[in-house]
Amino acid sequence: MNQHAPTRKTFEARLRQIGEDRYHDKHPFHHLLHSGGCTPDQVQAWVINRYYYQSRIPMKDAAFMSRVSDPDLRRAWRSRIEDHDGRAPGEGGIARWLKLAEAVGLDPDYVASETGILPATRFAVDAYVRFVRDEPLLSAVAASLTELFAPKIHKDRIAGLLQHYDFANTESLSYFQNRLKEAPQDVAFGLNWVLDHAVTQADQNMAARALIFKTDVLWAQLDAIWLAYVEPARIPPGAWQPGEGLL
Ligand SMILES: O=C(O)c1cc(C(=O)O)c2c(n1)C(=O)C(=O)c1cc(C(=O)O)[nH]c1-2
Repeated sequence: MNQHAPTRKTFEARLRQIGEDRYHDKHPFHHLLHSGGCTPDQVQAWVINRYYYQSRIPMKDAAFMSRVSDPDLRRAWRSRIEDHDGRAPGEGGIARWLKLAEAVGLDPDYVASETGILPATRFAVDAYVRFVRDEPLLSAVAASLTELFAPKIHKDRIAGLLQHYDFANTESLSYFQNRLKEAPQDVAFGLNWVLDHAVTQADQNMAARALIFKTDVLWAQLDAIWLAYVEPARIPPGAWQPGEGLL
């Protein structure tokens, strides 16, 4: 049997196809949000739940770095933590997300308290952090490659929110504007690293499976929001109720 892995180019195309087929830009909740169809409650539910994802990203990057023995790889990775945490209080992606929370009428302290996060959001996000902590480094880096597809959704989101919602302006959307600058350099590094290290067919399969897992993590979060707050609007016990945590 021929054990030669397909070329770099074919493998990259395989990874990109996973985004074409499964990235969460195709989820109906994003269509609703970006086209102005969300109620203020639904926007707030999204901001509250998505905060949990944002808050765990630097934790998963710290978990990743704790496993890396190569100083070059750690040096390349560490800016991801600073992108989210900033270098001082009030800076960085998490602070920018809380500005968005405020703009949509939520008390940022309430959002940061992580009260009312949907159980399925928690399960999905925690699974991502554990995956990055426990799986081979190649899988951990490959899972971050959904960011290959993020700039397009961030651009669509900025345009859609600006067009349809009063809360949207340069300040409230600064999180997404900043990601447009940060994500491309992270993902260019991550993609090259995966292409360099996925040498065998088995490696390539493992990396592709990791990327699929990550698309599932993202999709599951939006399914959770849809079921709780859109249709059938069945809010699980303990989860955020519209009207809670307002400014
Ligand atoms: O708005 C989005 O659709 C979106 C998606 C993703 C992603 O694809 O995982 C990330 C982000 N945003 C993001 O802002 C971000 O900082 C980020 C970090 C990571 C990661 O896996 O390390 N993904 C994402």
